[in-house]
Amino acid sequence: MLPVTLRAQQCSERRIAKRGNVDMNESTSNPQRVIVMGVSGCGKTSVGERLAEALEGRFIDGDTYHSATSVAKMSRGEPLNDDDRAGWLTRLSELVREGRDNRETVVIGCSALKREYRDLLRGGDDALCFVHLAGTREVLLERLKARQDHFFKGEAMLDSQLATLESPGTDEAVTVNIDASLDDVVALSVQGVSQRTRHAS
Ligand SMILES: Nc1ncnc2c1ncn2[C@@H]1O[C@H](COP(=O)(O)OP(=O)(O)OP(=O)(O)O)[C@@H](O)[C@H]1O
Ligand SMILES: O=C(O)[C@H](O)[C@@H](O)[C@H](O)[C@H](O)CO
Repeated sequence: MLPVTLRAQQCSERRIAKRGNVDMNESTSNPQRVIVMGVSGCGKTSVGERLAEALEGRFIDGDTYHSATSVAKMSRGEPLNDDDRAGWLTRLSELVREGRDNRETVVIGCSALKREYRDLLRGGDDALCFVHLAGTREVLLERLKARQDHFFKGEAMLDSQLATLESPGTDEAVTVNIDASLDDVVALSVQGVSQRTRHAS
């Protein structure tokens, strides 16, 4: 049996294998809260799940916290507005806070389109790290069209989200271009989060 301190140290070392052509040998020793953000179809769920795995944390799909009214609205192809998103963002910021208080690594997929939404989420943890998955309308539409069985409907909703999006600058987020393989997008996200965490500490 290893001494407790040594076991704890080993647990906190996150060794990540090389994936695609990006070296993922990053190690992060502190639990952290991460939001994977961007418009519909950018890959929040696909990338978020893999990022959480790489950081040895838990993934939460923010979409599962929308109210039934919001889901029904989106199913009819109607975009959400600030009022529709307010309660949802508050709930997600509570999950961020719980993760911080429990010293847990939590990765949440959430569109977080406006700065004021991100401010609300940061209320749960001022060290909250955002990874913005950014892509052209063309790539996004291609991905949405290829996807089945999802409540998101139509180009109009994508256009509304693109119009609403206030792209975060480097002060707020790590931005990763989604026009690459999933492996590479995940690897760049891991690298971005690790670098940001190192700079913040
Ligand atoms: N880098 C990638 N290369 C190819 N396909 C991808 C990539 N990333 C995601 N996809 C695919 O694109 C589609 C959209 O991804 P995903 O559902 O993860 O997006 P999302 O941001 O969670 O969407 P939403 O906000 O609408 O729930 C999925 O079918 C997914 O498999
Ligand atoms: O802020 C929003 O308008 C919503 O979060 C959307 O991004 C949905 O979750 C997504 O469109 C589902 O596909």
